[in-house]
This record gives sequence, C-alpha cells and structure tokens, in this order.
Amino acid sequence: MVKRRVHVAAAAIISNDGREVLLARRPSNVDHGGLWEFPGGKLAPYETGLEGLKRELHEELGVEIQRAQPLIRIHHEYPDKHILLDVWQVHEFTGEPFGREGQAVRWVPMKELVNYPFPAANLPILRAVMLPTEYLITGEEQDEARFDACLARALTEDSVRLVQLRAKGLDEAAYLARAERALALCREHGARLLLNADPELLDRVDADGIHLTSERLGALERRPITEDKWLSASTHDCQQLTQAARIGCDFVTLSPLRTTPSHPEVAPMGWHDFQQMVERAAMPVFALGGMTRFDANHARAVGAQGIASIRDFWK
Ligand SMILES: Nc1nc2c([nH]c(=O)n2[C@@H]2O[C@H](COP(=O)(O)OP(=O)(O)OP(=O)(O)O)[C@@H](O)[C@H]2O)c(=O)[nH]1
Ligand SMILES: [Mg+2]
Repeated sequence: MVKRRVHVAAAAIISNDGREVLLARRPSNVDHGGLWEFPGGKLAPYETGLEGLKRELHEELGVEIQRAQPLIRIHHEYPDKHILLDVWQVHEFTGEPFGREGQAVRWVPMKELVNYPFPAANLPILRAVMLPTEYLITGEEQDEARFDACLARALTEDSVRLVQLRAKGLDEAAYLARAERALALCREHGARLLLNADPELLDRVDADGIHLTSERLGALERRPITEDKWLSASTHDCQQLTQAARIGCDFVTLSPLRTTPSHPEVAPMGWHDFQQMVERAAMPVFALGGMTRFDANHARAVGAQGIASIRDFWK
C-alpha cells in the first residue's frame, strides 16, 4: 500500500503572559479521537502553511490570526499515512476562541501539558512550546564573582530563560560549587539550568537537566536521565542528530553555522545545509556558531527553535 502524504498546519496559541497554551480535543468519531491537539488541519492543495492555518483557525475556533511565526516542522509516520505537521506559534489574534465544531477547547498551563494525551507525532511540539528561543552557554571564566555578575546580567537584562553551564577548565568540586550558585540565580529568574557534565552530577545538583557533548552523546546507548529532566546534546551532522533522537534527547544544538573565533578550524555549514538537517531532526534545534539574537528570527524561519550563543550573552 502506498501511504498518503498529508500536510497539516497547526497552531501553538500561547497566552500573553506565556503561561498557557490553547488545546482542542478531537471529536471521538475521527482519527485520534478523544486525544488533545493543537488546533489546525489539512492544507488544501493551493494553500501555503500559513494560509491553511488561517483558514483552519477561523473554521475551528472563530479566531483571525494577526501574527504568527514558524515553531517546528515534524515528519511522522502513522500506520496509514506520512504526516507533515507544520506548527506555527501564534503571537496575535482577534476573536474569542471557542469550539465551532463542538469540540472542547481549553487554555492549559504549560506545566500541565505533559498530563494531556496527544497523538504520537506531538511530543516534539510539546518540547518546542516549552522552550524559549534563546539558549545561553556560559563563558569560560576564572573568577567566580565575575561569573556570577555575567550570569546575573544575562538573566536580568537579556531575559535569558535557558542556560547551559559549560566550564571545561574546572575540576569537579569547583564545577559543583559554581553549579549550585548558578542554579540559585536561575531559580530566582525563572530560568532553567542544564549541566554540561557527566549525567551523574544531576544526583548531586538538582539542576533542570543535562547537556551532552557530542562525545558523551556518541558513547550512550540510552537516555541517561529521567523524563522529568531536560536532555540536550551538541550535534554537528546528520549522524549525531540521529543518535540524539535514538537516545531520546529533548532538543539539540547544531553547529557551526558560521565560523567562530573559538573553532576557526571547523568549516561552517551555512543556512542551507543547516535547514536541510533541521527538517529531518524531529526535535527542536538551536542554531549555534556565530549566532546573535538578531539571527533568531531567521533561525525560526528555517525551522529552528532559535539560537544558542556564548558571546552574545556573556558580557
Ligand atoms: N490539527 C492537528 N492535527 C494533528 C495533530 N497531531 C497529529 O498527529 N495530527 C494529525 O493530523 C491530521 C490533521 O487532520 P484534521 O483532522 O485536523 O484535519 P482537518 O481539520 O482538515 O479535518 P477534516 O479532514 O476532517 O476536514 C490528523 O490525522 C491528526 O490526527 C495536532 O496537534 N493538531
Ligand atoms: Mg482539524
């Protein structure tokens, strides 16, 4: 049997305070009936993703989209069809959403999303909805007071909400001490902290997750930490992206997009190759390598979650 290919546009409509997302429940008599979903539906043959999304949200919820941005694209294989889920983050809309087709519609707090039953293709969407567009990687810093000042500045002035503690120069004791202080600072600002370290360190510091170097990623057979923590990894090619998916990473960085002073010897992949790899990644991808916040919109436009950077945030 030749499987149908179905292109679906769906919306992550996030409340103004960023705390809730709008879900709809699929009627019990259709495909994946009774499960929750991001509102949307199949594109007509003549429609672009955004055109289809506008039509579907009008039909299903009675709202008009004013401003939307790509969030993530997922290719998923169901037993009877290939599906491309083209998910948009809706920033502005008019009208009061309600279930025009009789379906239940509900604003759901981000923290409760994990308790809702979704179709199998949706896991990467949940991750993308919960992640910010910027991922700060801490700079190599000798002085602890300066480290604290740089991190505090990025959390307050740049409103960074996702931090990777990278400190290759520190021994374990010094790393743990820095991690405790970084965690306290991150908690104060509602930011998440991932340790770029041996996954076992999570038993000693109650951080939000682990970031794997590509070397650690390559050595793992399975996910090294529980599902309630975040797992990210550094990747540089398709093979590493596949490995990240295999062990159940929640998201990755993909680099180097541009040449950087820190890795002058590595050839940059550029936007075109980056986009091709992101399209197949099936999880949120942060562009890394010479990126600044001014690249975030472009990164989104080619399918990435956003940008990761040391230099743009570490001042
Ligand atoms: N809208 C939406 N569809 C999803 C999600 N996840 C997911 O696997 N799908 C699948 O994508 C397809 C979307 O089709 P749909 O039933 O919404 O299409 P539609 O609104 O055009 O309905 P219609 O074909 O009955 O007119 C379904 O097979 C559905 O199960 C999701 O989060 N939102
Ligand atoms: Mg629909």
